[in-house]
Amino acid sequence: MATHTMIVRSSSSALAASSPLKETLPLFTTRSLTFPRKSSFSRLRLRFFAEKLSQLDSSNGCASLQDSGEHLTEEHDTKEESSTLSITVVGASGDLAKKKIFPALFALFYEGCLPQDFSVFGYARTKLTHEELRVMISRTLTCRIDQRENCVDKMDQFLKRCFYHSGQYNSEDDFAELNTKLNEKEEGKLSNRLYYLSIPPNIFVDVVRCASLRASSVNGWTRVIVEKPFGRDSESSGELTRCLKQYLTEEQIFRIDHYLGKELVENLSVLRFSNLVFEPLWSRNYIRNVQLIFSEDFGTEGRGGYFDQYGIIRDIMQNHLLQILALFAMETPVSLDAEDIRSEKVKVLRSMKPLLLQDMIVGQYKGHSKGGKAYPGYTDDPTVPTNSLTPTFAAAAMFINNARWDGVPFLMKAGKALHTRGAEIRVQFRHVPGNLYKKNFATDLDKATNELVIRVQPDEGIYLRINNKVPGLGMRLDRSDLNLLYRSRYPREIPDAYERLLLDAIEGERRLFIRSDELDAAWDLFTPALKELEHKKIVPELYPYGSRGPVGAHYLASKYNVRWGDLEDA
Ligand SMILES: NC(=O)C1=CN([C@@H]2O[C@H](COP(=O)(O)OP(=O)(O)OC[C@H]3O[C@@H](n4cnc5c(N)ncnc54)[C@H](OP(=O)(O)O)[C@@H]3O)[C@@H](O)[C@H]2O)C=CC1
Ligand SMILES: O=C1O[C@H](COP(=O)(O)O)[C@@H](O)[C@H](O)[C@H]1O
Repeated sequence: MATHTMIVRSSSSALAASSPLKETLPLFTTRSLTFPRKSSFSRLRLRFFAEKLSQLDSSNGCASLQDSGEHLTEEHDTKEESSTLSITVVGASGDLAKKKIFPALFALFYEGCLPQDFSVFGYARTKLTHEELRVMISRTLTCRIDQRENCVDKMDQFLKRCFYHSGQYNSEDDFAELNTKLNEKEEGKLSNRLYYLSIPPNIFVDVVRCASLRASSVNGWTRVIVEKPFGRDSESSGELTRCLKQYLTEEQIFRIDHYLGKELVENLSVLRFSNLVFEPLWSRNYIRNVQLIFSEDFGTEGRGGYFDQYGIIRDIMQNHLLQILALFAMETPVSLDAEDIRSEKVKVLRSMKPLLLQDMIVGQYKGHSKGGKAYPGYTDDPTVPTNSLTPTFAAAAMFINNARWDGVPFLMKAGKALHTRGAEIRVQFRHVPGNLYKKNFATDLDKATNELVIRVQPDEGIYLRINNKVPGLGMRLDRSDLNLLYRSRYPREIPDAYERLLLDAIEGERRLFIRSDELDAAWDLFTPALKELEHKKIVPELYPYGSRGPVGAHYLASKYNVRWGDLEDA
C-alpha cells in the first residue's frame, strides 16, 4: 500500500497541469506514523493523533494549526512553514458573506484551525476600503465561542488579516490586480488559494474563468467553493458543470450543501453504523416510513428576487433534504473515505424513482394578521411578481427501488412562513407483531409504534419514542422519550455548519461536498416534476403566514398511510 508520512496537517502540492487552476493531494509526513495515501479525514486523523498526544485544544476539537508543527512532530516540513493560505470571498458585500462566511472564518481562526500564515480577501463590485470591509465584518463577528477570553484581541488580529479588492466579476484585469495583491501577501511562499463564490449563480462561470486564468496559485493548490443553486434543472446544472470544468478539475470544485455540515447530519452515520441497536433495524423490515421535515417561521424576506426563480423544491428539497435522505438510506460504505461515501449516496439516488406530480403538493403563503400584527403574503414582496406561482411550501413522497427500502415512503416537507422553525428526520417503525399490549392502545395502533427523531435544529437532539408502563398498580401504558438533548449532554456550543465545511475545503476533505454525479442524479429525480409543475401552471394551495401549511400535505401522507410526526408532537 502506498503510504506517506505525516506532519500534523501539513500540506504541499505537486502540479496538476490539466487545468489552469491546480489541485493536488496534500502530502502528509510524520516520522513514526504512516497512513494510506488518500487525503481524506486528515482532520479526524489529526484529532485522533492530537488526542493521543494530549495536545488537543480545549475548544471545539480542532487542534491548533497555528502551532501544531512544533507540538506534534519532531520533523519540520519546511515547505509547510513557508506556505500561505489566501481565502477570497467573492461577493463579500453580500448577505451570506456577512452572515455566515466571515463569522465562520473568524471562528476557525479563534479555534486555531487556520494556518499560521493566512489572509482573507473580500472581492465584490461595491467600492470599499480595507478598513470599511473590516468595519462591515466586525459587525457580524461575535465572541460566541463559550465566551472565551481575549475574544476582542482575537477579533483585532483576525481583522488585520482581512483585505478588500473591488472589481467586476467578468474582468480578467480586475482579477489580475487581485492576483498582484495576493502575491504581495504571500511573499513568494508556497501559496494555497481558496475562492468562495458567494454570488448569484449567473456569474459563477465568469468568476471561475477570471480567477482561474489570472489569479490561481502557481505553486500550491487552488480550490473553489461553489454555493447553490447548481442550476435549475438537469440541463442547466449539466451546462454549469461543463462550463466550470473548462477551468477547474472536479477535485477543485467544492459544491457546498451546508446541511451536510450540520452536526446532527454528520452524526447520522455514526448513529447508524456504530450502534448495534440501529443498523439491524435500518430497512423495510422494521421501518414503516421516513420523514424529512424543514420549516422556517419567516418568509422570503429580502430574498424574494432569488427565491422566485427557484422555489422551495429547488431551494431545500432537491439539495438539503435529498442529501440527508441519501446519507440516511445508503448502504455501508467500504470506508469513511469521501469517494466511498459519495459513491454509496449516488447509488441511493440512482435507485430512486423520479418524483411524480401526483406524489407532491405545493403551497404558497398568504398574508395573515395575528395578535394585531400583519404578516405579508409571498406576493406582497415587491421583488416577487404579483401573479407568481412559485411554491414556498412543498410536500413529496419518494421511493427507493432497492432491496433495503422497497415500498417504504420517504416523505419530505419543506416550507417558509410556517408556525415554527426546525429541521428533523423522523423514522417511524412498524407495529409490533402480535403486540401483547394491543388493548392498551385502544384502536389506534399507530400511536404505539416507535419513532426515532433526529432533530437537526434547533435544540439539537435525538430521541426515541417508546412505550412504557406508567408506574403504579394498574397497567397503563404511556409513550415516553429516551432523550439525548445535546444542550444538556454537550454544553459546548455546536459549531456552525459553515465552519466545518470551510475547514474541510481548506483540508481538501470532500466528503461533505457534492460530487457532480450526485448532482446529476439529484436533478434527474426532480426535473420531470418541476417541468410539469411549471408547464401545467399548477396553482399552489394558499396557507396563512405562520400556519402549519396546506392541508394537502396531510392528504399526501395519508395516501401512503402515514401521519406527519411533527404534527403528532404538537
Ligand atoms: N443568503 C443566504 O442565506 C444563502 C445564500 N445562498 C447562496 O449564496 C450565494 C450568495 O447569496 P447572497 O449573499 O444572499 O447573495 P446576494 O444577493 O447578497 O449577492 C452577493 C453579492 O453579489 C453581488 N451581486 C448581487 N446580485 C448581482 C448581480 N445580479 N450581478 C452581479 N453581482 C451581483 C453583490 O455584490 P456587489 O454588488 O458588491 O458586487 C452582492 O453583495 C447565492 O448563490 C445564494 O443562492 C445559499 C444559501 C443561503
Ligand atoms: O439554503 C438555504 O438554507 C436556508 C436555511 O438554512 P438554515 O441553516 O438557516 O436552516 C434557507 O433559509 C434558504 O432559503 C436556503 O437557500
